Amino acid sequence: MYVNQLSLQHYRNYDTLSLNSFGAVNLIIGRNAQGKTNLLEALFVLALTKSHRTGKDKELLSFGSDHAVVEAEVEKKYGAVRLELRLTSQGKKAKLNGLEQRKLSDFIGALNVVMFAPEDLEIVKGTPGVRRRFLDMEIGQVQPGYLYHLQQYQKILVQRNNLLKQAWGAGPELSTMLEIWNEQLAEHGVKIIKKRKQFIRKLQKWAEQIHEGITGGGEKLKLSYLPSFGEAEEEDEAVLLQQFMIKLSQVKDQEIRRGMTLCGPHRDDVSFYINGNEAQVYGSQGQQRTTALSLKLAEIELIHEEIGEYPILLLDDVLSELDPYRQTQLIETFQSKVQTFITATGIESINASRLRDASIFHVQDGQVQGGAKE
Ligand SMILES: Nc1ncnc2c1ncn2[C@@H]1O[C@H](COP(=O)(O)OP(=O)(O)OP(=O)(O)O)[C@@H](O)[C@H]1O
Repeated sequence: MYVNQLSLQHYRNYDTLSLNSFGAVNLIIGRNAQGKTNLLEALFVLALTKSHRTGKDKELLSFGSDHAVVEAEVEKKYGAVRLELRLTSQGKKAKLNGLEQRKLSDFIGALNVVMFAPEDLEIVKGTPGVRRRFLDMEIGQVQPGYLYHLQQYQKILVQRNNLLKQAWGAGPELSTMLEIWNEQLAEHGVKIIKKRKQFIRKLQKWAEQIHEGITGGGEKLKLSYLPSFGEAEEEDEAVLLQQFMIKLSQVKDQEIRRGMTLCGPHRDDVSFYINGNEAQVYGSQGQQRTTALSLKLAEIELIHEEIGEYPILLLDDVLSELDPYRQTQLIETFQSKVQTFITATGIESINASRLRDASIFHVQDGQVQGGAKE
């Protein structure tokens, strides 16, 4: 897919902006704090209806504004699609080709993006919550049904936790209530677990190959799903359901004591191994960064495999962090098949000579100039 045109209204430090001279590679150049990331973020928000760097939509509205609009025309295999997302402090509304979508999950996936930003290092280094968010965002993008189960699961989890908090010393009616919640929790929970395991299995195939390429064959990357019950390889829904119910009955007393749900996909994690050693514990900063990069590049191939089209790639401030060999590997990987948006503080910090058909945009204080091919 290919973004032909992008307009912003009252989005962060952009009052109004309309750009339409995008190329296959787009370099967004500017000093710090001028609005480069904001531009990539707007594309990310249009794809996923959420920012990659804040959970608070209000922060996306320009200071003093009560709404923001992001619009784009995206060329896809079967024709052009117009996307519009309107954000207000009360909520958001999405339109596809002028038609308002009843559910945001019907809108997510019209534009697919893969973003690689400095904070992605946290996927390897950070807490399990960061890795679960990574899985949820990426799976949700290609399988909107996943988001439905995730939302239902989260709602049930809150209610079940509330019940557990009041449960200490309660009578037999508690067990009946808990059993009802258990069934609902497990019903949606196993769908999430199954999709995550499938995603990890498919991502592994691409990530291993890409990581080997980036490291000149020196490193073997392995991904492993760490479930809070059962075997990592088990993907059969009926088996997972049974295991989940058994685990819930095993931890019941402990859950009542602690007032929280102790097993399920909200407690799962993923581990990354380089040549058999856990990257989070033993990996150098460079190895962890390369692992995150391999995962992101693998995602590009996975999305292509799932939907038959390449997503757009957003590289925020990361090219200059890579050594020239890794930069070249990265550029060669996306060049000619993936439309790419790259931010940098200066053109000299990136290996621009490797880039073909690049459009250059200069950003200063929420104003954008350029778009000429160089
Ligand atoms: N809601 C908002 N309304 C208006 N301006 C905002 C809002 N949120 C952030 N900004 C402004 O946007 C600018 C930061 O933009 P951005 O994060 O895109 O920087 P950048 O050009 O990517 O810089 P760097 O190279 O440092 O990463 C800051 O000047 C900040 O004050």
